[in-house]
Amino acid sequence: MSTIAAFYGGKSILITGATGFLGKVLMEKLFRTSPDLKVIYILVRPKAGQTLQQRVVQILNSKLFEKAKEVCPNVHEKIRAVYADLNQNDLAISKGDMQELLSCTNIVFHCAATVRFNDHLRHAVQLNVTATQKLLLMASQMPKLEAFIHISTAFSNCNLKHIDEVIYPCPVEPKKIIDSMEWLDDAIIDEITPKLIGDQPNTYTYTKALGEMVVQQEGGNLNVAIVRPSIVGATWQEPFPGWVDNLNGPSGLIIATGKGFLRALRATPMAVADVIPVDIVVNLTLAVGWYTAVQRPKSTLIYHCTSGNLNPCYWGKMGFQVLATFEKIPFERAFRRPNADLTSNTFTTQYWNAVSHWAPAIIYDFYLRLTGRKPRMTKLMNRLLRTVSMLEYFINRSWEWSTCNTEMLMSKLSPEDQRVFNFDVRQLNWLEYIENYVLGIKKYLLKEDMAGIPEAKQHLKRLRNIHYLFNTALFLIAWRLLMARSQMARNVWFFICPPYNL
Ligand SMILES: CCCCCCCCCCCCCCCCCCCCCCCC(=O)SCCNC(=O)CCNC(=O)[C@H](O)C(C)(C)COP(=O)(O)OP(=O)(O)OC[C@H]1O[C@@H](n2cnc3c(N)ncnc32)[C@H](O)[C@@H]1OP(=O)(O)O
Ligand SMILES: NC(=O)C1=CN([C@@H]2O[C@H](COP(=O)(O)OP(=O)(O)OC[C@H]3O[C@@H](n4cnc5c(N)ncnc54)[C@H](OP(=O)(O)O)[C@@H]3O)[C@@H](O)[C@H]2O)C=CC1
Repeated sequence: MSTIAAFYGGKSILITGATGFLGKVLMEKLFRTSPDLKVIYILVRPKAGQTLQQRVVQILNSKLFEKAKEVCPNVHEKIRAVYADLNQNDLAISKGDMQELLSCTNIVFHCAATVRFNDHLRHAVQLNVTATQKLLLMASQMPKLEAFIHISTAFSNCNLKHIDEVIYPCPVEPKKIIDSMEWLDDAIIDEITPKLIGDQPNTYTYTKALGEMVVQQEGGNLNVAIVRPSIVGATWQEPFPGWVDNLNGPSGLIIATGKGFLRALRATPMAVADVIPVDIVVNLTLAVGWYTAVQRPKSTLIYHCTSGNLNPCYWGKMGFQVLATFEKIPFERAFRRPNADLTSNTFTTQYWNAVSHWAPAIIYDFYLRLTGRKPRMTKLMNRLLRTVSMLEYFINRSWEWSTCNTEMLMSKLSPEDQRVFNFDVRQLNWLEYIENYVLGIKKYLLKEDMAGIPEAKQHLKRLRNIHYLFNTALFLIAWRLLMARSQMARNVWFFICPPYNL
C-alpha cells in the first residue's frame, strides 16, 4: 500500500482553484488513490450562468473522472462545494461554512490564481496576493491543520537566469502593495505598473512572486510548502495520456498552428521548452503535502517542478514534433495547411507576419466580402498575434532551476510511492508525450471525432492544391509583368529559351 495514499485516507482537504486545470487533476488523483478520504472542500464561485452544484456535476461527469468514479463511486458525496469569491474582502464565505472549514480542515492546497499575463495589477494583486494572505489567516485558525501547500510558478523569479529553491525578496513589500491597491485609482495604478513590476515580464509573474513573500511572512507558525511548476501541459499518463481542457501554455498556439492560422513564431529553437505534465505536478504536490505534514520541516521548503535540468526538450524539437503529428492526426477544417517556422530574428518575423499572416487574412476577408459574408480573419489574426507577443518572452529564453528539494523528496519515497506518485520527469519520452498532447487537444479541447481524420486529410490535400495553384498563378503574373517591362529580363529569357526560328 502506498504510504502517501494512506496518509490522505480519512482526511478533510480544502482545495482552492479546484475548477481549474490543475485543481481538477489534483481532485481526480486524490479520489482515485485515496477513495477513503473524508471530504474535499472546494471553494467555488458561480460562473457563466452555472450554480456551484452544476459546475461540480459538470466536472464529475467529464471523462477525466471516469476512472476515479469506478474506484470511489460515492465521489459526489465526498465533494463539498463551498460558495466563495477570492476577490471579495471576506472571501464571501458564509459564517456556517467558515466554521466548518476552520474546525475540520486537515490539509489546504491553494491553487486558485489569475494566470492571465495581462490582468490589471489591482485584480492580479487581489487574487494572487491578498487572497493568499486571507487564506493563510484562515489556516492559522484551523486547529487540525497539518499542511498548507501553496502553488506558485517557476517563473515567479523569471527576471533571474538561475533560480534556486528559495524565496527572493521583492523590492516593495507585499503589504505596501496590498494597501496601495485599496486606495489608488485605476489610472494611477496603470501608470505605476511598469515601475512596480520592474524587470518582470507581466503582472502575473510579479504578483506570484509577491504571493510567495506573503506565504513566507505570514505562514510563520504553519506547516507550509510551496510548489513551483514551470509551463503546465497535458497529462502524461494519468488518468490517461493527453488530457487538457484549456488554451493556456502551449495548447492555444498548437491549435493555432494545427488550424493553419499560425505560420511563423518568434521563438529560439534551442531555448529550453520547460513544459511539465500536469499529472507530474499533481503527484509532486501530493507528495509534498504528505512530507510537509509528516516530517514538519523547520523552514518553508520550495519545490521546483520543472523538466529542463533533468530531461530537456527544446522549442525547435517540440515544434517539429507538433508538425509531424499533424501529418498523422490533422485538425478538422483548417484554414491553411499546418506549416510553421520558428525564427529568432525580428526582421524575419515581421516579413512572415506580413506574408503568411496578414496577406492571407486580408485576401480571405476580401473573399468573404465578395460572397456577402462578414469579414473576420483580420480580427482573428490581430488577436492571435497579440497573444503570441505576450508569450514570446517565455519562448526566447532559457532558465536553470535547481531541483534539490524535489530530488530529496523523491529519495524519501518508498518504491511503491515512487510508482503511484511518480514525478520523475527523466522517465518522460518527449516525442510520445507531444504526440499524445496534440491528440488530446483534438479530442478533449476541440472535441473533434477521430472518425473525421480521413476527411481532414482530404481537406488538407485540397488546401495544398489551392496553394500550388495560387503560387503558380502568382509566378505567371510576375513573369508576365517582368517580361513586359524589363529588357534585361527579356534578354535573359531569350538567352535561356531562344525562339524557334533562330
Ligand atoms: C522547426 C519547426 C517549427 C514549427 C513550429 C510549430 C509551432 C508549434 C507550436 C509550438 C508551441 C509553442 C508554444 C509556446 C507557448 C509558450 C507559453 C509560455 C507560457 C509561460 C507560462 C508561464 C508559467 C505560468 O505559470 S502561466 C500559466 C499559464 N498562462 C498562460 O498560458 C497565459 C494565459 N492567457 C493570457 O495571459 C491571456 O489570455 C492572453 C495574454 C494570452 C490574451 O489576453 P487578451 O486579453 O488579449 O485576450 P483574452 O480575452 O484572454 O483571449 C482572447 C482570445 O485568445 C484566446 N486565448 C487565450 N489564451 C490563449 C493562449 N494561451 N493561446 C492562444 N489563444 C488564447 C482566448 O480564448 C480568446 O479567444 P476567444 O475566441 O475570444 O474566446
Ligand atoms: N497553467 C500553467 O501553465 C501554470 C500554472 N501555475 C499555477 O498553478 C495554479 C493553477 O493554475 P491553473 O489550474 O492552470 O489555472 P486555471 O486558470 O485553470 O484555474 C484557476 C482557478 O482559480 C479559480 N479562481 C480564479 N479566480 C477566482 C475567484 N475570484 N474566486 C474563486 N476562485 C477563483 C478559478 O475558478 P473559476 O473556474 O471559477 O474561474 C480556477 O478554479 C495557479 O496557482 C497557477 O499560478 C503555475 C505554473 C504554470
